[in-house]
Amino acid sequence: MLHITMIGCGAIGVGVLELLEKDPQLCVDYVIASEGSEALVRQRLASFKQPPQVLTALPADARPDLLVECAGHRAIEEHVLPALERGIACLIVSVGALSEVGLVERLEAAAERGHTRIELLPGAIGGIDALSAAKVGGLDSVNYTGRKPARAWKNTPGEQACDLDSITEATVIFQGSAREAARLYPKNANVAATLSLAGIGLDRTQVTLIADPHSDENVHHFEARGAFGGFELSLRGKPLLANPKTSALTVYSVVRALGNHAHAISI
Ligand SMILES: NC(=O)C1=CN([C@@H]2O[C@H](COP(=O)(O)OP(=O)(O)OC[C@H]3O[C@@H](n4cnc5c(N)ncnc54)[C@H](O)[C@@H]3O)[C@@H](O)[C@H]2O)C=CC1
Ligand SMILES: O=C([O-])CC(=O)C(=O)O
Repeated sequence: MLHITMIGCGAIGVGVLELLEKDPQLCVDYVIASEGSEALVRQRLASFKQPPQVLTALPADARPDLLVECAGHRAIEEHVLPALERGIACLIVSVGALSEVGLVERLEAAAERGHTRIELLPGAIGGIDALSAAKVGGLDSVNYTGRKPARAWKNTPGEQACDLDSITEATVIFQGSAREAARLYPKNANVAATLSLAGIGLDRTQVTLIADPHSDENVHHFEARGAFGGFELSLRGKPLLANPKTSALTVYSVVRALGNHAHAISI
């Protein structure tokens, strides 16, 4: 059995825990919540048969097989870097955080010192295997468009780009590099950052973000060209009820990755 610690227990975390209840090879022993939210998280987990222990930091003597981050950018600094130093392998879902200058290098250095590894999860997007394989032969361009329901852009700079409550047609709210997208839209730019890290980097990956009042889906579309040829992928993700910014596929991506660590065959 694989012993897991989960950082964050919001829309993704709860969805993952629900699915993991069915897998006897995976056990989440600890959930690390942010300071002051422990009671709320325990309440969220009240209906679970064997709820994990809710803490605000990993105990000094805990040695989980894996730590999975489902929390947000701050949690990378707070929990992932120290865990790597302690030799704990980490899976990261808030990949957009890695657009902060120097963070990739710090994660690499911490993992090397701890003799362990970091895995960046594909989350809401697919085709990362093909894109990073294509990179080996050389990529010329990667263009990404993220289209979400207007409400998914609430509390983002999208509110300054248009009136999200009254637009009647799909409206471009951002065009630029993936680096700029990740800076301005940290909670919505994980896909752009993931594509960049697998492909041609944050400065050369071109991003368009669209608020669509007629859509109920988070649509991720990208086109890649290079020595391998070309491919494009369109993924129409259903948002999670608990958080419309997040696609349900992200939950399944975490469950798949954890299963791949525990099961005899990984795919
Ligand atoms: N790679 C991808 O494709 C995707 C990545 N994400 C990222 O996943 C993260 C979580 O998403 P959701 O579950 O939808 O968000 P959410 O807001 O529903 O839940 C996040 C939970 O983490 C907790 N949290 C925040 N900072 C923390 C910290 N430092 N330590 C412990 N707990 C902390 C919050 O209190 C909250 O309960 C977000 O950062 C989001 O950007 C989301 C969707 C797709
Ligand atoms: O669709 C999602 O779940 C999240 C998303 O767009 C992103 O963070 O890039």
